[in-house]
Amino acid sequence: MLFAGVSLALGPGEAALVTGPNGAGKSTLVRICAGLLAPAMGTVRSEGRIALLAEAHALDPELPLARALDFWSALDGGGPQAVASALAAVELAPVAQLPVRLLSTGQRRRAAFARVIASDAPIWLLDEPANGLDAAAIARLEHLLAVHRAAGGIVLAATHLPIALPGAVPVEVGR
Ligand SMILES: Nc1ncnc2c1ncn2[C@@H]1O[C@H](COP(=O)(O)OP(=O)(O)OP(=O)(O)O)[C@@H](O)[C@H]1O
Repeated sequence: MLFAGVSLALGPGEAALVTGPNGAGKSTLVRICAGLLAPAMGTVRSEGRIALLAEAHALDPELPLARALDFWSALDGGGPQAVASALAAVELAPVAQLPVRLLSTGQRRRAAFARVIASDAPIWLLDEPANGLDAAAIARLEHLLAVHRAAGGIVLAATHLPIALPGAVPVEVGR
């Protein structure tokens, strides 16, 4: 048993912050919310499209960043314009033509986040969104989360690093 008794509901503009020690089940909870894992007990219901930021960035390492993002954007119906503005939002426009494999750790994390932004999905499920980010990038992430919520989006973030998510429902697993 990883955790029990987790119960929450998030509406437009709301957020949840999942915390807990290594191995407590934060990623597991995110994966359950995304529908990738079935809970042993209980149910998850959602209305609206979901964008998942998982540990893997899910971008083709050999493709230039913009084209790797285009792959997902084409599926989501966003197109190149959505990719361009997502890259600008995470300040990766200067490396848009660089193969994904050459990106730094923090740039790769921001690239994965750009995929979430470009998806235009109202529900963001974020597993360790601040991993590998420097202080300026964390501040930008916090700003982008606030903008998403202000537009009626929902955020559920699992993190062991402190990130500002004002008014978020605290969800502590594994204690
Ligand atoms: N298929 C599996 N079978 C058994 N145990 C598993 C399986 N998958 C994951 N676990 C265990 O479940 C626990 C929860 O893992 P999870 O990745 O959700 O933790 P976490 O809180 O995200 O940890 P971290 O902070 O290290 O990222 C871990 O102890 C892990 O070893």
